[in-house]
Amino acid sequence: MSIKVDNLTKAYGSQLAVDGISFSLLPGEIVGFLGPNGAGKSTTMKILTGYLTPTSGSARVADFDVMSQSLSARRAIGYLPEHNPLYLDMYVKEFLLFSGKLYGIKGDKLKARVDEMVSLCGLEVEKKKKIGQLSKGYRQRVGLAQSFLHDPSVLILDEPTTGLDPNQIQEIRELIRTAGNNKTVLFSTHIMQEVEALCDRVIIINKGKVVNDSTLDNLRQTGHTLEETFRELTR
Ligand SMILES: Nc1ncnc2c1ncn2[C@@H]1O[C@H](COP(=O)(O)OP(=O)(O)OP(=O)(O)O)[C@@H](O)[C@H]1O
Repeated sequence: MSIKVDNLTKAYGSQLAVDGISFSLLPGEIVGFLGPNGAGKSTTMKILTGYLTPTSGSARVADFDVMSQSLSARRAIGYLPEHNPLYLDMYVKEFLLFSGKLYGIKGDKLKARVDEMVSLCGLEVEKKKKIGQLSKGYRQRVGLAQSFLHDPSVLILDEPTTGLDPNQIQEIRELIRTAGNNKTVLFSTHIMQEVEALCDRVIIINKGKVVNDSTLDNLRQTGHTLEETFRELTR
């Protein structure tokens, strides 16, 4: 399994944000992670990527336990957090070179990898700008380039297309499809068409619990659209 979550819970004080969820992703699967605002998607992703510790339960990424083998798990993960925090005063290439060094990539290999990511993510024309001067869509590309740099086997992308115009959404989607080829991808979104365009499978959570985990083919056979299913299960 590329991702395996077992009976995971996370409490913030008395609030159970994640309430005993279990799911797994096979290598190469692209899975949409849906749920209404506050359902627990980001919290789950933060646990998978080692930013938060769970209250109970376990999670494994690339067969590494995210708690006891955190470093190995994190090496296998490319993570785009919600709101995509970046160093706005850094130049695009400077930031990617800096990020690559943090991943332990060095010398000519680092330069080649950064150039490859600049090209893959369509950053060629903007690469000499400061990140703070970029549009939201281009900042998103920088965040994605950073998450792909160390060639991780698992991508965890928290709302990668939120706030982008329709053209940018299409381009970022294409990028996820290209870069996600042969990778396991778990991404959250509120855009149903995005899931239909990109995913093999969808996991819907509501109030911290998994309320649906099925392939899109199976969902279609129910005769309901994804949106209808979502609304029915998350009311
Ligand atoms: N640091 C925190 N302290 C206290 N409560 C938190 C914290 N982070 C998240 N929560 C709460 O946990 C619940 C789940 O939040 P989370 O961000 O995981 O939801 P989400 O599904 O990602 O939502 P959205 O779609 O709005 O991004 C929410 O009620 C939220 O207010």
